[in-house]
Amino acid sequence: VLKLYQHVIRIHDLSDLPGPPVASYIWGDIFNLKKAPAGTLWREWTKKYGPTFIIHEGLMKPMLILGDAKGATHVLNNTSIYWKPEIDRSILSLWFGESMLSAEGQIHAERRRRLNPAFNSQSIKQIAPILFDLAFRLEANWTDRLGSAKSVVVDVSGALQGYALDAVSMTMFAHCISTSEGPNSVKEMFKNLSEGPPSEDTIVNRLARVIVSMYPRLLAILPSPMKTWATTLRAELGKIATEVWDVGKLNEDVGGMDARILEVLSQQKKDGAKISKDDAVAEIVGLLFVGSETVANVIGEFLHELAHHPRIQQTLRQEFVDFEAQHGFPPSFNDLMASGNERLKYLDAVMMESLRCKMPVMDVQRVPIVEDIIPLSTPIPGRNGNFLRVQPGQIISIPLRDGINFDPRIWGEDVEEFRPERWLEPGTSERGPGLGGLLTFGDGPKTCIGRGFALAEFKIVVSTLVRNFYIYPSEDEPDIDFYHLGSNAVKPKVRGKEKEGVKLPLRIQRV
Ligand code: HEM
Repeated sequence: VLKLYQHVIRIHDLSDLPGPPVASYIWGDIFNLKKAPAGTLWREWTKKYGPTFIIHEGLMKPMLILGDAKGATHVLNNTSIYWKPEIDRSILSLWFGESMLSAEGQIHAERRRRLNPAFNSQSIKQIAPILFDLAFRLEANWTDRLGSAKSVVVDVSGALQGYALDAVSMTMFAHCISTSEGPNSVKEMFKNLSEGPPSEDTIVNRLARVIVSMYPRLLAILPSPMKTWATTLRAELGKIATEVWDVGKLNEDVGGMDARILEVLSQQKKDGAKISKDDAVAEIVGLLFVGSETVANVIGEFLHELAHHPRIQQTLRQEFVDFEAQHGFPPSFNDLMASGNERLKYLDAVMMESLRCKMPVMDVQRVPIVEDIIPLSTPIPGRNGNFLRVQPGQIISIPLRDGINFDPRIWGEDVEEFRPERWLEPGTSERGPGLGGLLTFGDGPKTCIGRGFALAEFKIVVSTLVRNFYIYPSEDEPDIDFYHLGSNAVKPKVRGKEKEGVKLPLRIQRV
């Protein structure tokens, strides 16, 4: 009864906000939104209703879409008022165990403080040789695939997913995941979790989702393939962590790999902090998950964009050629990462434009735990004042991919165009909150801890691949759509072959 009462109050409170007519009184708009490729429905709604509007979850539960930059910054920075929704926290702790990803308040701050040293700039510099080795391995693999052929089609998405998983596992806990094989292997469990179960859109599945979103605690009781995969994954990673953690292999030579997470946690344990192996495993699984999906997808989509924009591809390649002609060697880690680097400024520009347009996370969600007033930069039509009052429990979605990063008020009328040159024009960095005016890495105390790591991976992989390969669309499968899948990441599927799952075929040819 209490839930129903809160439900009605929230509908009443926000009922005058603009928004699309609800698609179904039972299922709301969420199921349609999930089915629509990125760049379609969400952007259409923003164009029609402005940055702040209402859509509905199942049983008419209102969801506030907050694409207003000032409002989003307020929500993301006030972590004592705004928490992740209970359903998200339940899923995260069920999948990974109690980690930084599912924690709030003091516990979150404490867990984050523990992990910070593994992601500072010295750590990233220390692990950079491993990232280069992995990029060279990818290059060698593509060269093998080419054999004596002039060009060949490769699934870029699968290759990058493998790269990104190894990048986190080999640098953070000294283990190479891509060599694990078999139906219960770590690699397989990750693939299952990130793509989700085959999407059967049945009434039973929809009903289960609506009920679970109202009563997240049911998740612990109800059977689900995601839960089984996550349990297997935790058990497998537990075995690996035991080897390095309990058996004390941290200081041994681990085949050119590093164990930054295990090192920083075990050091803190020695200094008296209460950290168990299970804590370490939970942090590792969570990091592997959020740290690999995101990077693999943003680089994959960027290569897809290069395939369709030969001019951008050639300009970027020429920058590397000029660099090498001037220095006699390709860019090192320091060259790639130097800020304001005049000699590699187009690389910086394509990276920022990819982070703007190819954002792999659709949205971040929060719920106020007490009543609050959100300040807005753009007033809502028909309402007085530049603010919005929200009740405790109101789901707020901050749309990143198709929201703030695509707002013409911030980015100008050519916002839909992939145009790296906009980053070479003056004033870009003053456009809004976050890195370069983007909310791609979030904002506030929960902003992405792996941002530096992700930027290093992007530059290392892109410089290695673009220097060595021409990239073209695949003539047989030219149309790729990007969908918001089970794990909240945006992933590619071939148009007309969606049932074949995540795939990004591109043609490569040796330079
Ligand atoms: C292009 C790549 C990436 C993007 C776009 C991205 C995006 C984000 C965003 C938007 C958030 C904030 C979520 C929220 O506020 O609810 C976040 C948090 C996080 N990211 Fe990333 N991320 C990327 C790469 C990485 C990498 C490489 C790692 C680690 C190896 C990582 C680890 C994390 C962690 C642990 C959090 C949670 C931080 C916290 O709760 O304090 N991410 N990321």
